Amino acid sequence: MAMRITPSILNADLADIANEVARVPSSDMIHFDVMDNHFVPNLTLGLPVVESLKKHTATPIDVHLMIEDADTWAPQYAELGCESVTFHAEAAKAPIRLARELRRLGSRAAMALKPTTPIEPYADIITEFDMILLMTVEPGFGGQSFLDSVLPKIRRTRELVRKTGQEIWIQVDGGVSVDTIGRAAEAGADVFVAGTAVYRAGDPDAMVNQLRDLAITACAH
Ligand SMILES: O=C(CO)[C@@H](O)[C@H](O)COP(=O)(O)O
Ligand SMILES: [Fe+2]
Repeated sequence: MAMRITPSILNADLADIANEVARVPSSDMIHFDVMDNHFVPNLTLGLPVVESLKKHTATPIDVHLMIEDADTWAPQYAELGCESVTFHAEAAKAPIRLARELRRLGSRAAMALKPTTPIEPYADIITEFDMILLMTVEPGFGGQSFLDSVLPKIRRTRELVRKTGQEIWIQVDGGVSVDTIGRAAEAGADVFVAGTAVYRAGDPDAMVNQLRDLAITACAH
């Protein structure tokens, strides 16, 4: 199974995003956290910044929308050419219609679940998605501790994905580091967001490669 690393720019120098992205050329995608101060108690960046960043990087952009009105806003990120657009199950009014709209616009469609939101109610619709994001912290802030309580849900989601026979990525986001990535990979995750671990490292690009190697090793066991 391929293992993908997507650094979160939330922990980078937000006044210098294009250069911060250029510091991690080994990344498979760049994770862009959009927060609206309603769905989560924090406010970050939005469409105009993504639009500008797109002109500075060829690395695929993995947008994580932590916003209330996902049905209205998510398609606009796909229209900008974002390769992957993730909305929260807790925020979307019509997740199936929204996923189909994102795919129609040429983006990968992804749905995120907070740590205490179960996967089982979505079991019959996971084939509508290219990726399921299982939050391993409460969304809203970088630098929090990885929640081991999410590991059983990662295992259950991997089993559901296996039964579909389709390639649906399982992403984890929050507290992913050299100490925790192995547990997440062993449980079945294959896409790893890392903010603090990458951007607080002395050599962020070396950290991207180290994290990927650790995930590959853990998955092989
Ligand atoms: O979506 C979020 C937080 O809500 C994440 O993408 C964080 O930005 C990841 O940061 P670390 O936990 O890796 O520091
Ligand atoms: Fe995120």
